[in-house]
Amino acid sequence: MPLRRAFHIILNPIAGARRSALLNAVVERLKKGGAEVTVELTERPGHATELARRAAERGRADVIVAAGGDGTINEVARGLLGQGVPLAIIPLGTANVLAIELSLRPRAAEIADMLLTGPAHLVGTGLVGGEIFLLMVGIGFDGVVVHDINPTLKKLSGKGAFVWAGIKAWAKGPGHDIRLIADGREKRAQWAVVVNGRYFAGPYVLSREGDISQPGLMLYLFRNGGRLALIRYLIALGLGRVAKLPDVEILPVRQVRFLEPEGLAVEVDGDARGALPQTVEQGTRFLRLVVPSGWKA
Ligand SMILES: Nc1ncnc2c1ncn2[C@@H]1O[C@H](COP(=O)(O)OP(=O)(O)OP(=O)(O)O)[C@@H](O)[C@H]1O
Repeated sequence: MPLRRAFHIILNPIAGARRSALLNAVVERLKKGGAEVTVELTERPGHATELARRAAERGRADVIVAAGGDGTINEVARGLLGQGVPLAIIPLGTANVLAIELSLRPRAAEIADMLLTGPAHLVGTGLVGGEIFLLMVGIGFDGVVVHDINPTLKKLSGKGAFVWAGIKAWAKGPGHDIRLIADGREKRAQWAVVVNGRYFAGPYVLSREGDISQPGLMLYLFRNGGRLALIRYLIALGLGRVAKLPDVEILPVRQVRFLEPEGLAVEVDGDARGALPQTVEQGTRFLRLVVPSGWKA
């Protein structure tokens, strides 16, 4: 069982719930356990990647910890790929999908135990536009929602900002006539999601067979673009029954080229990230991720 001593935490001070009490309680427990803890704050989007790379190169930490939401974790992971030091998380975001994948609850004792003694697993990654992702890439409805989030509303109401942006995207018409090539086969859909693990947008099971510890991406193609169809999709997602819907095509994929409509919004690991055209593919590199002891996907 590893016993880690030196922790370098990269903290996004504006992430979601800004649970500073949780962060402080985790740091306190680490220090009580005899660990040395340094905390560095991000100053802008993308900064966590630079900070993580530099911290890994300095070589003083046994683990680099991303404290924030899934977007911050994604940025830290990008800085650590190919470096020996593992990544761990303190989930402080709005949705915290990776924490849900790891069955990690927002409890200081659980998080501190994981950081001190949790094993480091190799986790498969995906690539989007040449950059890694850990959880999902959404094209169409969720991309539009994430791009439309009002930062002030997000600060005030967290998930409420997503609900409001979702209602607006639904009212405008959620269909997007997407044309894509999945492993050489041309397909069409109104909404598309590529998922690396099991969960989507929170504790909602999209891919029942999804396993973040194994390489492999699943493509979900939602074929109907109507408002009622979207409600049906979201209810099925809430119940973990998307796979039962006759108008959703699900296939394992190695590479998907999303071609049209040009300019359609893309979200990656819960953050706005550009627009179509975009290529999503199976990554060839693995990330060393600290997981709770006894965790099994
Ligand atoms: N100091 C900063 N100022 C402004 N933006 C930042 C800063 N540090 C990081 N960011 C950006 O904040 C965005 C949101 O962060 P993050 O995803 O961690 O939180 P969240 O959106 O609340 O959580 P979740 O993804 O779990 O919903 C990221 O895209 C990141 O690039």
